Amino acid sequence: MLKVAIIGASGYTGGELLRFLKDHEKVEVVAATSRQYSNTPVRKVHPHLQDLDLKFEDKAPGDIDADLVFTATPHGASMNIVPQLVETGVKVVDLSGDYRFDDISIYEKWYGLKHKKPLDAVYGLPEMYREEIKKANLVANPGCYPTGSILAGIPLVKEGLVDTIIADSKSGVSGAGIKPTPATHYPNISDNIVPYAVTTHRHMPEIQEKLQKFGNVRVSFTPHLVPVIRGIITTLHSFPNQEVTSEEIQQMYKNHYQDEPFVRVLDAGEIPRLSSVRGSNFCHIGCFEIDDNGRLVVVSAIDNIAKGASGAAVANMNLMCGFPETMSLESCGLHP
Ligand SMILES: NC(=O)C1=CN([C@@H]2O[C@H](COP(=O)(O)OP(=O)(O)OC[C@H]3O[C@@H](n4cnc5c(N)ncnc54)[C@H](OP(=O)(O)O)[C@@H]3O)[C@@H](O)[C@H]2O)C=CC1
Ligand SMILES: CC(=O)N[C@@H](CCC(=O)OP(=O)(O)O)C(=O)O
Repeated sequence: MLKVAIIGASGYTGGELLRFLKDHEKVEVVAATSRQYSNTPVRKVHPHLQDLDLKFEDKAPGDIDADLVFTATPHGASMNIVPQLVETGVKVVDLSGDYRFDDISIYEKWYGLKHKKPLDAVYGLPEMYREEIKKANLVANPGCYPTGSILAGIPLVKEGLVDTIIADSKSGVSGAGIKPTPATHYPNISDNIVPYAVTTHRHMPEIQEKLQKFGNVRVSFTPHLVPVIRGIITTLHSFPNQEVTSEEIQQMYKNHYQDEPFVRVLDAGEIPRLSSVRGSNFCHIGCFEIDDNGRLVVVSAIDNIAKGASGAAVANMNLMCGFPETMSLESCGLHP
């Protein structure tokens, strides 16, 4: 059995990692760390995990005996933890933004932080870097908004059909993590929709850096907080530089993603729904409508904590450790 530990296990992505790993045939979770809940049973914080016989421990990275560690910690914190783990030869999947950028100056500008220890990492989007992930010791798991936007954008950029993409995303509140804030306080978010970081969100440069691997493209990105718990809908607008039909675009997406285990391309005109992917590691991509001005609209749906974080992290672990990529991730969403 592969010995796995989770640092930051008391948070939302930590709980979701535990949910996915609970029934994984090849994995034993040997440690789940938390500073505030040390010695508390995991089920007291994650009440859906009643059968998990595990207590949180407040363990330093150096005291963890595992083959692979997930760091489900905030950006800025991961960079203090990951290097110690990597130095001891442990495989690491980091869920934060600390190791996602090729260009560290972009990270420092958009995160407003000085990076303490840049390391070589593979960007953990299997649809882009599956072969590299298989050989990696450190995988930087993608951000939630970037996962939905990049997957919706790749075929268009790769085929050279667009030079600008506008990603308009709506996220459930769990994307903001377990700690309450004024933005996530019930009277502020319930019955409301709130655009935020309208032109300044740190996921814009992540989306752009990764899409630019496929061709020259300029990205605009605006996130919105919506009163749902899980899920991200991304509406991607672009103006293709040649005349295309909805059906041709849909076929192009179908061809591109035909062998991908976690991407489902819907029929032209069919709109992806949050409920269809909730709790699952799937990304649904659909719509493909074109208006009279030549604007193409592609829509993607993911669960931010699953495909947007912990599901992707488990897929990355599977790839890094030679297990089938889909192991313990095959369940579909929860509609309605
Ligand atoms: N929520 C989401 O949808 C997504 C989140 N992510 C990223 O995943 C990471 C985790 O997110 P999420 O689970 O939502 O966050 P949460 O805030 O829910 O949980 C993070 C946990 O990390 C622990 N922690 C916080 N600071 C430190 C520190 N300095 N050292 C060690 N442990 C620390 C805390 O546990 P304790 O205080 O008990 O030690 C906390 O419960 C973040 O980097 C986030 O940006 C990525 C994609 C999607
Ligand atoms: C709804 C909400 O607040 N979402 C978070 C994104 C969570 C995430 O994936 O961010 P990282 O890049 O830090 O991992 C935000 O906008 O900050």
